[in-house]
Amino acid sequence: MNQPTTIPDHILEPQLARWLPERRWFAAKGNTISGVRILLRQPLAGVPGFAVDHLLVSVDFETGPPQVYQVPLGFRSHLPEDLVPWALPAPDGDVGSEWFAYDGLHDAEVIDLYAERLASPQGSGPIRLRTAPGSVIEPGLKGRTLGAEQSNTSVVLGDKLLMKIFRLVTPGTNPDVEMHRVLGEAGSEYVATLRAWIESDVEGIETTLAMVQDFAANSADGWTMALGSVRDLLMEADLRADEVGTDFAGESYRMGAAVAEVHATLARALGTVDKAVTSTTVAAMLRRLEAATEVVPELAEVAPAIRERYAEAESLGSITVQRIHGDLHLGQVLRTPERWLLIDFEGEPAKTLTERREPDSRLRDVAGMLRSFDYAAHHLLADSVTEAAASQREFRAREWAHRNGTAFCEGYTSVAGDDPRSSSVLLRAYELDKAVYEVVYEARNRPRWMSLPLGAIRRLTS
Ligand SMILES: Nc1ncnc2c1ncn2[C@@H]1O[C@H](COP(=O)(O)OP(=O)(O)O)[C@@H](O)[C@H]1O
Ligand SMILES: O=P(O)(O)O[C@H]1O[C@H](CO)[C@@H](O[C@H]2O[C@H](CO)[C@@H](O)[C@H](O)[C@H]2O)[C@H](O)[C@H]1O
Repeated sequence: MNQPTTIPDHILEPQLARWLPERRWFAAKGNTISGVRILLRQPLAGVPGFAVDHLLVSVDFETGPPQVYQVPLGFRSHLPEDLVPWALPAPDGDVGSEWFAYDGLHDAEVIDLYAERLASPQGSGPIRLRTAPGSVIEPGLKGRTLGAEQSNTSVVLGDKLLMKIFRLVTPGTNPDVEMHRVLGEAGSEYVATLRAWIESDVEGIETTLAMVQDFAANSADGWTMALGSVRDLLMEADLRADEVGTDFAGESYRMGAAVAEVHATLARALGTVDKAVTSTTVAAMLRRLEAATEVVPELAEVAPAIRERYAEAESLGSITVQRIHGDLHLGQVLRTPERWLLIDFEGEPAKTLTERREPDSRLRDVAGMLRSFDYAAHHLLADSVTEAAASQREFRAREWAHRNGTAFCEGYTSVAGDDPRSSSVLLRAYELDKAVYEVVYEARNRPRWMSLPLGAIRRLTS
């Protein structure tokens, strides 16, 4: 065991227990922490007044299984103002510590250390760097952490590479690395090139901690672009979606084609299989609905109508499944000057690794994107001033979502041959399943937005 030169484990652990639940990437919101144990504490630097330790911590809960989180921590004897928002709370009681601990991924000096390690990997140690064949990581790249804290934390290095540090660590290979490798090796143009990944043993299993891929400079994510279009539309509610300056349908069409290309490449590389729709698909949807209703009681009112839709899907018999993206939405596509790229193949963070790696219908991804068009269209409506204005804006929002969903499906069909809308019963079941997931996601992360998926469930079941 390495002897910490800064805050000892037994003092740091309760500090982490109070700090973790407030992190955007903490996936167990709503669960009460009963204890935090440091599993790995790997020192990366230590000079007077400044130290960096890479931590893996196991978090125990009053109910439910423990989780492992990755926390690169910086320690400073004087904390600069810009790091204050990232600081851990002070230790319990008067322990006389001279150190402030903080999230190291928001400190340029700490990021430099990680960049250095990537460019000159050490041969041994508990944390291992794997470089993709033919990839060389150049030294001296300066890093910046991406503003939006999401499920994980991403750092741009020299505007050339993007290093994503997984926060919730599930023992095993992360599907993001796995899928980027498969698609890259198959020559897909629709994903960023994987350059390296970092592993360690967690619970005796080789586990992905981080991945490094090419950074798509000059790109914009689909969510930001779509919102620009919706904002213009809602400003002038008398104009139709095809009449405003920033009509998005052309982009939605190209996005649909890109998703179909990725699906086709995955099917060629990893195969497809037919399975009964009842055995796992609908059963899993029902289980999820039940669990979600316990978290968000408002779902009880719409649950019978949702079950009816699932029963219709169950009568379909057999469906074709394959590896898919698994958590596709507008925030998971990037528009480069050349094309749409799909990012973040990690799957839904709330699922187990086994569930995320399970083959599923391509329609799950299509449904994810349709839900996202619905989100983009509706989330700006919250502060409509009058009822009349609200209903006109609601009409325009639905029109926008329909126009872009249609264009997406047409683009998809142009590559796949099959139109996803011709499997409307299954598609709707997937849309509902996603909306149920979203209700729980929003309840835990953005309660103000819970009405978005709840409204969609009402529309999809009416
Ligand atoms: N290859 C890339 N090039 C440029 N930006 C990227 C790339 N991959 C991801 N991003 C940006 O980083 C953000 C986080 O990436 P993502 O993989 O979605 O992380 P998370 O798992 O935290 O949701 C995305 O919203 C996107 O804007
Ligand atoms: O962090 P991830 O990208 O893995 O995905 C999670 O967070 C998403 C929100 O950032 C969430 O997506 C939901 O909100 C989006 C708008 O912010 C919307 O476009 C999506 O349709 C909606 O599902 C995603 O579900 C969650 O897994």
